[in-house]
Amino acid sequence: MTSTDFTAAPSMFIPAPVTPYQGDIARYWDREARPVNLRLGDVDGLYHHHYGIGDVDHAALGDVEAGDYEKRLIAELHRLESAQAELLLDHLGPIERDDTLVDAGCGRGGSMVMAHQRFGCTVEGVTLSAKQADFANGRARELGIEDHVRARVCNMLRTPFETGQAAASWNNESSMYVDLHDLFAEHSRVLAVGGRYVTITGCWNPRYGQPSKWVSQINAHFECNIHSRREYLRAMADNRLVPQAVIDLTPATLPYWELRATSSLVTGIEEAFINSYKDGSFQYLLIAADRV
Ligand SMILES: C[S@@+](CC[C@H](N)C(=O)[O-])C[C@H]1O[C@@H](n2cnc3c(N)ncnc32)[C@H](O)[C@@H]1O
Ligand SMILES: CC(C)=CCC/C(C)=C/COP(=O)(O)OP(=O)(O)O
Ligand SMILES: [Mg+2]
Repeated sequence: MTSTDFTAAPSMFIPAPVTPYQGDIARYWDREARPVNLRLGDVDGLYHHHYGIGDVDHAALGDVEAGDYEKRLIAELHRLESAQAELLLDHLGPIERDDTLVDAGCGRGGSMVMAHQRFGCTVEGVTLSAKQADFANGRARELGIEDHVRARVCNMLRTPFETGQAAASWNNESSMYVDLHDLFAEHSRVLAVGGRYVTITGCWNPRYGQPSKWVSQINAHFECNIHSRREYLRAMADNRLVPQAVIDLTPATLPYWELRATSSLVTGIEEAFINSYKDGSFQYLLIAADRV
């Protein structure tokens, strides 16, 4: 497969971003075309904007001197990123074919496609970026699943979904762009009572004291605002979301970063992730919560 340009396909509707900051974020993702994302997505057509988890398969990687090593390295990084999305889906609970799931901050839609392929259900995604929404909808059309997988240009804090419509919803590395109280209020509204919310996110560790210089560097790199672990738990408690699992994925994501740091696709942010995970100032966390 090759990277596909879906700019010809119009997104469903394009409302103006609500704040100047959201306008910046929309532009950021409209312009994003990093090889570390597109070349990994080209491996099997699942395009992710999140990081990987799990041990590196050194047998699959093979000899560094081999001619096809770079290709194998890209496939391995992509496998680890898809494993991350599989873990998120594992925590959604039992999902039926006639259920609707909401992907808040859906990027190019890789997780949405995986969710539909696993559960056969409808998946509604929102992103601020028209380019991303068009890309995700183009992929859904290519796969013939456009009647079940749809991305819209929309603010995740004010979605068009009906109250109680979703059996489950998630944020996969997209909650660092919004106020958590506003975010969880919207998930809580959209989720059915008994529904499941899952996030995988990077958060700063209150035990470190304040965001470290590495965390500040990650914020500047992505124009985001990483929250603390405490802030997640408080904002959930304030919005009828009761955590059922809190999993520290930091040890599981380090092999991905250490492998990525050796590749030709480095972006310059690898050192900040590795150092902040190692000095304990930053954690990669999965939180699964029930809407009560
Ligand atoms: C790092 S990407 C993650 C994409 C996707 N969840 C994945 O795992 O591939 C962050 C995403 O959050 C979206 N985003 C940030 N702020 C948003 C907002 N207020 N409303 C909707 N989407 C937002 C961006 O447009 C982008 O698609
Ligand atoms: C865990 C944290 C703090 C994530 C910040 C949000 C973010 C930009 C995720 C990865 O996107 P990407 O896949 O586009 O980034 P990259 O180009 O670095 O792979
Ligand atoms: Mg990436």
